[in-house]
Amino acid sequence: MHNQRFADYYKAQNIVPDDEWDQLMDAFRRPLPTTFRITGSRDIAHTLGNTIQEIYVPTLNNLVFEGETIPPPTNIPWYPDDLAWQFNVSKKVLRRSPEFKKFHSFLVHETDVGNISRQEAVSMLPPLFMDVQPHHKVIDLCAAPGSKTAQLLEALHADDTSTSTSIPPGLLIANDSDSRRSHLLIHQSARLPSPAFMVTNLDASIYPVLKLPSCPHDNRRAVKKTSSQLLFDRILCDVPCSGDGTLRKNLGIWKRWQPMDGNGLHSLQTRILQRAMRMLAPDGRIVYSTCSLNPVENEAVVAAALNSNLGMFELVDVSKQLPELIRRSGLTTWSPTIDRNVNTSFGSYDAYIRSLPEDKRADTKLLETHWPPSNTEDMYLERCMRIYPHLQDTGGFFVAVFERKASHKSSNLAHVPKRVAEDSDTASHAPETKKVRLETSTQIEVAKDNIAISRVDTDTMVANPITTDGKQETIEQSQGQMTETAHGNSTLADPSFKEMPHTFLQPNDPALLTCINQLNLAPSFPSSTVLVRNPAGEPVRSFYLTNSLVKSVVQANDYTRMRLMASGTKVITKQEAARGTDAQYRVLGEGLPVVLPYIKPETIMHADFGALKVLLQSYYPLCTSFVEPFRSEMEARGPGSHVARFIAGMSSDTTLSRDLVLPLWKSNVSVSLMIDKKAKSALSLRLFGEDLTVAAREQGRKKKLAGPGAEAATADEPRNLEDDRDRENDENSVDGDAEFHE
Ligand SMILES: C[S@@+](CC[C@H](N)C(=O)[O-])C[C@H]1O[C@@H](n2cnc3c(N)ncnc32)[C@H](O)[C@@H]1O
Repeated sequence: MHNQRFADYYKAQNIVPDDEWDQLMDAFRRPLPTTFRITGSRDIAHTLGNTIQEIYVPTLNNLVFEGETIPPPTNIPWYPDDLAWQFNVSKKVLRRSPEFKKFHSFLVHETDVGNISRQEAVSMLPPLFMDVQPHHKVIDLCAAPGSKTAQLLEALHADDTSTSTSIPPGLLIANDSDSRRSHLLIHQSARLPSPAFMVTNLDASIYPVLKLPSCPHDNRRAVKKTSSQLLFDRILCDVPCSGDGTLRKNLGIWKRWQPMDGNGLHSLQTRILQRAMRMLAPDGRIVYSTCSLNPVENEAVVAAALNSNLGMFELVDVSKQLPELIRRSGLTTWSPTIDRNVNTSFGSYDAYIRSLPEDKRADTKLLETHWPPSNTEDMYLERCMRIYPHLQDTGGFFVAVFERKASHKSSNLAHVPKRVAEDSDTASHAPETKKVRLETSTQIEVAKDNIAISRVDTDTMVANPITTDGKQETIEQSQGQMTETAHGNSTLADPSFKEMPHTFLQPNDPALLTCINQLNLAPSFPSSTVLVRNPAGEPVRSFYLTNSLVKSVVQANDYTRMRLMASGTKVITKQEAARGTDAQYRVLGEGLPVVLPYIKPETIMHADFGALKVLLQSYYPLCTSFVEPFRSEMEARGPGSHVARFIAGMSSDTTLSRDLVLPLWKSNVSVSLMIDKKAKSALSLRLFGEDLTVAAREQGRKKKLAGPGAEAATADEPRNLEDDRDRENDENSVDGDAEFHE
């Protein structure tokens, strides 16, 4: 494992002192520990953390395997509340040690149901520096496959309890320019269903201005008739990068790495960060991160973005945050290479340009911003964080945190003199002005559709929140447009976008009223924020729930221009009934925590562990299989959707530390637990120490029939972690967070 160019390039950058170089390279050659994070609301997370600490760690402590002492899993010291873990054992140990096999099986099942996320330790860092609160408007600009999005969503949902999801007042937009990967975001987020969540599929460097009605809930005519730009309190730019910080697990990088990789990404990275700066609320915060060591993708991007908004933003000193995290300061000088041979001899862009024949100068792909600017000392680049593998046995990573300077915080930039905006846009340091112009023209295009553009000049469009004074657009007109948008505008901004529109139902929609009645939902159920996914707004099958802010954003913006893939979370579905009988609505398993606070308490049945065991052990147990009083209660209920609360406590074979609320479906004589197979297995394993489910028994039977050779293919067997890594390399982000198994 050696790449001479890598060594030459990074030695030239002085990323570590000479006497640390060998330690750095040795660390890069060692396998990366397996790391994971306990997800979900604090309550569940702590229960699971205790299970690991009190049940698994003692069995893995002082483990000797083939004469060697195996280290047990340990907490990642800097991660808050002991919710992140790491262990470093070989495949052989994982396969053959019964104790580790059991631990791995537990991890696989909990990952399947979303309680655990396998994530590289360093990849957990950026969200921790964002300090997201439930009321924040947050955007994750390069979000797929979504491990950091999940952390942001958890922070937005800090008020959730173990059984019910809060409806935070803020929102999180997860965006990715790759549509296949955007679908991953929807899939991932199903693990933490949120009415405050949206997914878009856009190029972050030209992310359009999103409009927000100033008074979304007030329809009075007298209310000020304005609309404003949606500005974000927190923005994550976890940009595409060369990914050489992931060398420890993406072993192919050793062979393919070449020094120009980062040069080619610098411009896109800078434009994404610049775009984020334009979208930031006055008191907001941006976190910029890469899993690359290359200063051209890191400090050079930070410097270029600061210079293109001269004097408006500053790097935040976060050295006191996460005190146990060992980090190095950002570089204040670096030497870009001009070719594959690691020629870093040009001290400045000017010197490089002068070295080229005159007729070749226009062809160069290198920009002035690849080099350190002359004003680096004013930027405090040392406030950026560099994480190296030898410091605490992780991958390599880079994080920078930005806020507006105090002098630019108090207003919404409306007071920024126009001259400053012009200067900053045309600053000599700005990379690729052609692309910046593209950004501007896109925004104007958005504005043309949304507001009267004639009186908005390009500078204010870019730098300021959009406002109209009502003379040119009345609130009724604006709402007219919203309704049209919500019901599938015939003049779509991007007709090539094939996703279904997001159409809000009227609270008195007959189907919605039937559903509320059938499910016995309280009057407080937020029926005004229920949407369906079809152009006509027909309540055909599934109901999604959003919060009011998401509703405002959906209604105020053309969904095709936003390339809006998802908004809110699916909570209820219609179960077609036999001819002549009414369709039945049922709460989805993943939607139950969201709907639970609105289900009238008297509707919820109380049940015990015995009933739960029966429900896990067969698909459709007869009502007569249960003991009293659950049996009579179940028999007395009509067919359809029901909810059972399994009360915390102890039985002879298990302990439930917190109440568990689960959806049931009753047909005439039998009952079924309405959660998927994987969730059932995880629950069974967590509660009863073994997988009692039908699926597991069937799998066991098949395994027996197939003979001993088939063993390795069963779901409960520890997978080959090498295979996991291969998959990560192929499918996931360059910083490669992944499942424990496929
Ligand atoms: C480093 S990965 C992000 C990893 C992600 N934040 C996570 O933690 O799971 C970079 C992502 O940026 C996306 N991307 C690339 N160019 C983009 C662009 N111009 N706009 C938005 N996303 C982009 C890629 O598809 C990729 O998913």
